[in-house]
Amino acid sequence: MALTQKLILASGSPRRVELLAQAGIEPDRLMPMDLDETPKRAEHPRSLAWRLAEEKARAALAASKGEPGWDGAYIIAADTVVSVGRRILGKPELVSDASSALHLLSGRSHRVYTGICLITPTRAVRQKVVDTKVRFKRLSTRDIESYIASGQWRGKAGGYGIQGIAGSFVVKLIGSYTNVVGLPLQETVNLLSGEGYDIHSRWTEG
Ligand SMILES: Cc1cn([C@H]2C[C@H](O)[C@@H](COP(=O)(O)OP(=O)(O)OP(=O)(O)O)O2)c(=O)[nH]c1=O
Repeated sequence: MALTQKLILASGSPRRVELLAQAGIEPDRLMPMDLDETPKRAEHPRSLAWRLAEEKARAALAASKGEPGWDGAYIIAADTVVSVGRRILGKPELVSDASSALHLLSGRSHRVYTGICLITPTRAVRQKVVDTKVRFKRLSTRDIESYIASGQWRGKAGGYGIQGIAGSFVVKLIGSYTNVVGLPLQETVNLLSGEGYDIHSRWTEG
């Protein structure tokens, strides 16, 4: 009975699929939502993560509306934002932007905010933002150049992926590690369970 519940992950991020799989959850459908992720003027990083997660989830709701079999599905979306103070780093596309981001992160602390938004089968909207404080060691010019050459910064907020080489830059991390990778697992599982999604039946052997 419980496993007739359907879950839509409104994301195109392979990291989010892997993180959910780690928690024993396999979405029934992936719906990447292509939105304008430009921050509003003076928008706080926390507000941006909150807003974009909600926009992604609502866009998936609108896109799946009326489709047979998907009307009562759970919909989950997330957005990860990296900031140094109030400065939002974005997802660099150019080498020059990735290099500036890494120079900025070098030898200091920054914050990673991930907004999660869950739309329930009754269409209630549940949201939260989780933040993690991360401190990088001082990066040498060689560190930055070689990291840029690895390509691991592409498509990632703040121009780095903690799950790869950049994990070796981390001096200190306070909060959720999975939040930095793109989806805070404890909070996501809590949100889903709290809304009646049967997590435990998915934790089977094999
Ligand atoms: C900081 C950091 C970010 N990231 C990734 C997670 C997210 O995929 C990305 C942040 O961009 P997002 O806009 O949150 O997500 P996305 O565009 O990749 O995917 P979608 O909107 O379809 O869900 O950065 C890492 O993989 N590792 C890290 O250490």
